[in-house]
Amino acid sequence: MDTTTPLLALDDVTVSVDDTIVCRDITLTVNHGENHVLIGANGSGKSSLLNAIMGTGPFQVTRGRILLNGQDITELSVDERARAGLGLAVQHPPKLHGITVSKLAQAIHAGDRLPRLAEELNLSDFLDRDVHCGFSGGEMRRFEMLKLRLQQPTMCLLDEPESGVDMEHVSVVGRALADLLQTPCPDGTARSSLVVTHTGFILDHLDSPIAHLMSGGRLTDSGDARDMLARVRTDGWAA
Ligand SMILES: Nc1ncnc2c1ncn2[C@@H]1O[C@H](COP(=O)(O)OP(=O)(O)OP(=O)(O)O)[C@@H](O)[C@H]1O
Repeated sequence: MDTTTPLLALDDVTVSVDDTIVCRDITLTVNHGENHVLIGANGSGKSSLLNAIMGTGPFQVTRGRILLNGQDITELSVDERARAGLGLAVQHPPKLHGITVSKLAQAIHAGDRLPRLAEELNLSDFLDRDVHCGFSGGEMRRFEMLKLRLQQPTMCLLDEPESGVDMEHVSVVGRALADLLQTPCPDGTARSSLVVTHTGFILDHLDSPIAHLMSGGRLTDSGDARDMLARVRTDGWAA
């Protein structure tokens, strides 16, 4: 595997829902082993961008290209993107009536890893429950993290993984993400992440995170994540 090619590259990407542009002119490179976070005000386009990368929801890439390991994935289906190494922990997951956690784990070839990983995320009692049916907000976030742990994507996308999660479980989710990111891929290459965060709690579990500020659908600034969050906390989004 050529690790000099970026793992994920967004090349001048514009994303639309029907006729409305929700992200524009996005150019972003995530190299192997790098951790990036997206921050920005409500409605600035963070979730739309993650969904457009994964190919989920009504989000259409109407200009530009998305490359994974140098392969143009812009027109691929969600399944094909998942097989190519992308995974997304979504913010508003659908309820999967009739599909239990165990069944879903089997479908993604989790083998015998489910009990240990479910225990790690305090979800051992959820194995026979239908996915996301009746789950609390924090339980949904923990399940989305479990899904990523089982799926083991090379490029991990997470939309507000700590949102609505209690203080103790934020650490549990954070450690699970750190474990996943620190486990090399079967070909020996390092995994990478792109994480939407409002609180910044997840930064404690990411190595050298780089932040990108979204505003009005555009990326308007990039830099050290801790510095940028500290600046925004003091001076607001216009900082
Ligand atoms: N399905 C949709 N139909 C129409 N507009 C949409 C749709 N999904 C998102 N939008 C609009 O796109 C814009 C960006 O939304 P998005 O959810 O990406 O923002 P966000 O930065 O993730 O916000 P938050 O921090 O509140 O989660 C918003 O103005 C939103 O109303």
